[in-house]
Amino acid sequence: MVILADAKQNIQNEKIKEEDEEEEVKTWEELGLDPRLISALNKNGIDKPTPIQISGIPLILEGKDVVARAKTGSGKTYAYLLPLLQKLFSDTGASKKTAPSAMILVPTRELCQQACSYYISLCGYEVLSLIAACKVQLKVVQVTSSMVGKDLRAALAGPPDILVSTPACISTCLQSDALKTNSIQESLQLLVLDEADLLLSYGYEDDLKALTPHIPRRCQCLLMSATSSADVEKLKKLVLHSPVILTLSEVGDVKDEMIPKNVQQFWISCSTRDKQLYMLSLLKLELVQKKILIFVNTIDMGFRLKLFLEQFGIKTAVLNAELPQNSRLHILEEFNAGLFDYLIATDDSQMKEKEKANDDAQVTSKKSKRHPKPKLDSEFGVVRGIDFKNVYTVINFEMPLNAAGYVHRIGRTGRAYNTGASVSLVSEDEMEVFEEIKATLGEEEDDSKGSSNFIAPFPLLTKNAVESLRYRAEDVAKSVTKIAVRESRAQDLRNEILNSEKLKAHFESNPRDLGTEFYTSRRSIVTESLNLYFSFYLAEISVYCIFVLLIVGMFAKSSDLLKHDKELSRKPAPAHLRAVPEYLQDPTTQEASKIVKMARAAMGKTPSKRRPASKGKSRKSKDPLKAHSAEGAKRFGKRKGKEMGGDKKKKRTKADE
Ligand SMILES: Nc1ncnc2c1ncn2[C@@H]1O[C@H](COP(=O)(O)OP(=O)(O)OP(=O)(O)O)[C@@H](O)[C@H]1O
Repeated sequence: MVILADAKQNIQNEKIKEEDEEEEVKTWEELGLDPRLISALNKNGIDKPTPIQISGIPLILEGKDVVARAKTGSGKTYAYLLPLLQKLFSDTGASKKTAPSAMILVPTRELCQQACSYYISLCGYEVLSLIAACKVQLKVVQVTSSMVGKDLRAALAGPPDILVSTPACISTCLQSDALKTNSIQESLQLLVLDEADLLLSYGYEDDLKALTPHIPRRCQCLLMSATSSADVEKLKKLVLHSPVILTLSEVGDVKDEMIPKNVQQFWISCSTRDKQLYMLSLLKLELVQKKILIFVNTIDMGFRLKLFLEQFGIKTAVLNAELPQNSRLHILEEFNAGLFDYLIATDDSQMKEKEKANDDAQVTSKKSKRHPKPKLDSEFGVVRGIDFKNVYTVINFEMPLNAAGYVHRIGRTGRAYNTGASVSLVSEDEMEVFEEIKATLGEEEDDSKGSSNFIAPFPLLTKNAVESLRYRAEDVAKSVTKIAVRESRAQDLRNEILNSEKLKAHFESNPRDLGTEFYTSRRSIVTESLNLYFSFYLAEISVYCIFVLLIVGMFAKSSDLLKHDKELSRKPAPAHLRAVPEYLQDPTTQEASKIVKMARAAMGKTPSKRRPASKGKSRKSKDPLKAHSAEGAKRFGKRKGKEMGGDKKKKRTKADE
């Protein structure tokens, strides 16, 4: 049993991993990974481990408690999931379990879904040979707080081998006895706290404190995080025993680089009023590459921006906490699949504070009692940890509240071997937080050091180009009234609820509640309709494949119903606003735009996993943001485009305390 006092004692004894020399071990084999897992990884096109995987996997396989801190997109999920699976493969299953062998706790439902899909994508390939070779039958279940008692009990019956959930849901399961405390003590071998820097800020402290007394002393605990914070320290003391601390940084850095090297950061200074104008200029003049993820701080701002852009023929979807969960996951899936290019996301961490203030105000307002606001999902979260696929550009239309928020937002691009860019629109009011962000990143003005922490002024947009669009932008902005925003938000919600209903209709023969996360992706819908709860057994796989084909067919027909970037404006977009006429175009920006298009076309040939350039040269020459400056004054980014896990990259791990 782990109690707080023990944890405090242990923390003094914790071991620290120091690896200043270049890491020798580079292949999956050398990390001691099971050949069947290696083969599954290779089939997924993942042939080399990343630095955090190189350092973390052997330690986890040895049975050590590990605290791992590494940049966003650095591959932390596989760093814990692969050794976890390997341990469960070799678990002979001689003893009869009464609770899950492993628990993965994450802050949001979206991350529950993601952790399960990582498992599926990994095991989907290899499950047949795994079963054939070693009779592995791993059952993975995700449960969240929205599930009612009987569903929770059904999901936990068995019991599953791996349980993916939020701390709040585990707490509910403990209270309702769906999870028995003595069973946890008997069965739990591995506990993972993923996105640990967020767990406490999402208000899960009490839930975790309710769980820790029941974690057996022998249970191996892993804590994964992108940033270090007081919250991570607190969790470490609460849950881990003598952990090894891994902090990944790169050789030669004066300070840890928090932003991946393959992401270029830019900023534009503009007034709050001009933000829509600048946004229009970036998108309409095609100065940023798709796919594009745009962050705003409130749902209303998301819809305001959507309506504004719509008038210029730019279609977007708005991902936010008030949408039904089915829709949210479907939006993520469609965006990841490349079905639309522009996604506006409300940053949940900013939302929580603002909406809470609004909700408090509602209590006293009679008017708002008559029109209560839709309930926001407290387990919603897309900014942190979600693996958006192939997002090239992240735009901060509104700045986050702090530097940690910035790091997580920018981390949605430049994931794995991809390159990316970010553009922050910074108003006078946001200068303070912008300065704080720069200070936290340890921005290095000296370009020659190639620091990825440097945020450069955006080089491709001239004043003339912006001013030429001002009249049109201001005219349209005026037409997007508060009422229009409110109506479009309500309309979108109605559409999405209807979508959810239509999804339900497809599966009405299914006895289970379609509101749960099992129905939220094509793959999971199929899984649930077979009542598998992510169990993979030989006989079921073939049926699974047939169902996938059927469901894909059904979705193809209903694809229009399920479109998330539908126009919401009452007035259709006027034809004359769709294109920028020749006389409004600024030649310098036009030139920049051409280069961006050329670069995109070149990159389009290698859409998903771009391998690191062997010498870094060719990518740089293709990169318009490095090669071109609209103002002609400065060249940015002498970085060599080193990429995560690239051959040339040196790394070290060091103590973080
Ligand atoms: N060894 C590898 N080679 C290539 N791609 C990888 C490798 N490991 C992971 N990836 C891919 O990198 C992407 C990012 O991985 P992951 O989501 O684990 O990052 P993360 O460190 O958890 O990021 P965050 O802190 O934002 O949650 C995923 O698409 C994953 O499939």
